[in-house]
Amino acid sequence: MIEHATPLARTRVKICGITRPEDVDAAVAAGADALGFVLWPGSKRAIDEARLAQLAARVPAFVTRVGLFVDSDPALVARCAEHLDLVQFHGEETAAFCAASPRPWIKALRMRDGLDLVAAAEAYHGAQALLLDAYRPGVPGGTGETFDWSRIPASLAKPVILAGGLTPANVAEAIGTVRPLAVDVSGGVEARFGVKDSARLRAFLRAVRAADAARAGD
Ligand SMILES: O=C(O)c1ccccc1NCC(=O)[C@H](O)[C@H](O)COP(=O)(O)O
Repeated sequence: MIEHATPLARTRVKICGITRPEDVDAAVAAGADALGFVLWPGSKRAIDEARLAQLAARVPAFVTRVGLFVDSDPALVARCAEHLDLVQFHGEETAAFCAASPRPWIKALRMRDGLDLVAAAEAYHGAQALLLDAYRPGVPGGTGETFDWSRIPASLAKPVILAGGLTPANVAEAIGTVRPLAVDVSGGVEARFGVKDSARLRAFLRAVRAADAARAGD
């Protein structure tokens, strides 16, 4: 369980892999704090710049628009940044590369064997948070797989966004075990790749709120 300098009022929720206007609306209506747009063309959830502009314009104030990149050309990041509040680097980007981001940024780390999270948190000291995701060789993200949450140290220099295989059924346990700043989900709230399911979105948000309520009663 992570120690936070400031007690968290509630767990933030990021819904990733949004590709359709109706899914922007459904995620916002369900109570999402952040929406993720995949700008890496290799993903089955990828959108292009024109689509990003269209979707980002639908997002109301106080919901964070996150653009996800995998070892992308900085020129693409810069063009997309006009429509984004936060950049998510989900590849093998160095700390120096991330530091040149045109927007505040988070770094995704895939939990491969031997990853030293304490060292990574120091290396990526400019990050707003670390997004911890499952590791599957050759697949940069969106695997739908969990990892061993007990590998996350209690004390880390950066807030944690927990990702990887979260669903309405397991997110409460994940929050109780890790107590992250935020949880991130893609496949667990989908009907199929890139198409969110509004009932699953609502169920996911309900499960997060129930976990927060249980924690407040601790
Ligand atoms: O979602 C993708 O297709 C993707 C592709 C390449 C890099 C990252 C990708 N997704 C990143 C996310 O933030 C996902 O929400 C995260 O990997 C968790 O996905 P899931 O296990 O499906 O909930």
